[in-house]
Amino acid sequence: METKIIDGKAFSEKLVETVAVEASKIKNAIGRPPALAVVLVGENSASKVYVRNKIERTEAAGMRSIEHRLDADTDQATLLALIEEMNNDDAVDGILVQLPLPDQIDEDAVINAVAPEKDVDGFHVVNAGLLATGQDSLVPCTPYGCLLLLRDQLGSLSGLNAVVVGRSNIVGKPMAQLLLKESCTVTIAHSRTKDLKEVCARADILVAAVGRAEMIDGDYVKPGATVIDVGINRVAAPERGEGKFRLTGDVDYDSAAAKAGAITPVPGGVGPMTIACLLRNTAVAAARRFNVDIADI
Ligand SMILES: Nc1nc(=O)c2c([nH]1)NC[C@@H]1CN(c3ccc(C(=O)N[C@@H](CCC(=O)O)C(=O)O)cc3)C=[N+]21
Repeated sequence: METKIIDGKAFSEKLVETVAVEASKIKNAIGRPPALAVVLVGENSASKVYVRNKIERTEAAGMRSIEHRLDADTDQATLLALIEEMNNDDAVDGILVQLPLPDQIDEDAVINAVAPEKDVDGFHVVNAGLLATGQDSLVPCTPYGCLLLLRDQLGSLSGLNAVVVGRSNIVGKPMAQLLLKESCTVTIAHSRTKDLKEVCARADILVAAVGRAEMIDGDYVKPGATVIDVGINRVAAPERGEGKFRLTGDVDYDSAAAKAGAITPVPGGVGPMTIACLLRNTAVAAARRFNVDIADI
């Protein structure tokens, strides 16, 4: 059987178009487009790609993009003061503080300082709790993007065995909550899981979010399974020349694709969906704050 390569880039472009339609409804209702603020503390190469793509896409969706760049040695009080200012600024609908933060800053304190209704990452304890109890919340972008791809690929997910490898607050845990809500039988596996290969090889849906380049190979994949690769790792690519890098996932693509029914590539899979869902969340946050009726997106 032919393996379907799930085109997250194409799907994300359609989603951004849908978001743009809703963003223009919001603009008509409140007199300005939805606005998304991103805070960067220090520089790292992964964030550069992310922020560049985010700015481009936000504008493509007809929304306003705001960037705050702070020095790597910024103290926590300064960052919290900026967040407070944006919480109180009616012209800001979504706030994203890029992670990881430098060591002098307590990440949980920062995440929980963002007003939950502007928390477009969905990381605030209130949004995590709302998701876990099945109430309306802002849902973390990467897991939501994965869910949209899975629904598009499989239709109903009800009753399927889903294994999420990785237990982070950013991906693993919210991904498991979303799959549970779809009536999957969900296992959260991680680096200490006994017989990880066998556990994974029972999965109809396998989500890899371990943060280890190409760890999940074909031996972990049940024939015909749908494999979602959340990893984005930069690895050396000497075949491209000295000092060159390439992006690769947590899945060993060739061996996994040989067994999977469908699989997301890296790049061009989950990554672009994350950004599209960030825009989606910004539109949803703006609509909820100002009571504008928009379509379910
Ligand atoms: N608070 C917070 N929220 C985040 O969502 C967050 C974060 N911090 N810190 C950094 C990571 C990283 N991240 C990416 C999202 C999309 C691509 C993406 O679009 N990748 C393209 C590759 C693009 C290219 O190579 O040009 C792809 O996979 O096809 C990459 C990385 C979000 N993050």
